[in-house]
Amino acid sequence: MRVRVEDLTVAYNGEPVLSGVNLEFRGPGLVQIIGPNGAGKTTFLKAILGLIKPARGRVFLDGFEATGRPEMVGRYAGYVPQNPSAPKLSPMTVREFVETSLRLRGVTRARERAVEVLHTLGIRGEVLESRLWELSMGMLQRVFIARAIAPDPKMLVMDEPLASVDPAGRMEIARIIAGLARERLVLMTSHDPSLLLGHTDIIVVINRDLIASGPPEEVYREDVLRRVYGESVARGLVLAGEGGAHG
Ligand SMILES: Nc1ncnc2c1ncn2[C@@H]1O[C@H](COP(=O)(O)OP(=O)(O)OP(=O)(O)O)[C@@H](O)[C@H]1O
Repeated sequence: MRVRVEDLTVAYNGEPVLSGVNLEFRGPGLVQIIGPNGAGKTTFLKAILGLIKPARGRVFLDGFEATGRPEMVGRYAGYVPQNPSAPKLSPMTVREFVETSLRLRGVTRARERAVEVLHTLGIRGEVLESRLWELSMGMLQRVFIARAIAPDPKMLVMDEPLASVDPAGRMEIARIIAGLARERLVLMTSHDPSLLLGHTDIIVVINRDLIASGPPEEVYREDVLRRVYGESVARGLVLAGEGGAHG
């Protein structure tokens, strides 16, 4: 799987949020996109997913133009949005949630496939028939990952999958992400890349512009991170990374 972004420029109400970003990723592997609040990380993911039409520039998936074409991107990518939440009154069970999304895609044996993919993420037994609103944030995040990978996409795009999850849940989700990235291209945003640093192929640092991109050993360094986070935060991130890189 290959993603190529050329001169990507996105503006909201005429105000540029991303300017002239050029990048290329190849999967399988894990790409972590980092940058401070408001840097444009979510915007970048949404532009790749065709959910935002850029003011300028193009997105190619395996050589095919996908700019602003979510229906085409849907064939390549599964998406886990930031802070997935269960609609408060949704009567759907975990199994139905994944199954329904497969049925909408015309997948046959949707029920069996839903149960199978939920099993691979450690969700089985009674939890399959729990209502979405009964789940912890960590479990809900896993269910959304299951829904995203159920059609077996070549690419998985996740917006801050480790946020809002307690430390034990975060370790579990990090382990799942590392496994998924062995088989497909995984793009994720993060405020704390340390937990998955040892499994990360490419770190992208953005702050409205592309600041740096490359393997962690080239990019996840104090001199690079200082340019967007300031000195003390950059040092803290690198130290945390040294702790997490072997995890
Ligand atoms: N639909 C929108 N309309 C107008 N402005 C928007 C819209 N979506 C995002 N923005 C603005 O664009 C900028 C980048 O937002 P974005 O959500 O991409 O950043 P981010 O790096 O993901 O931030 P965070 O780390 O806080 O999630 C922010 O200033 C945000 O307020």
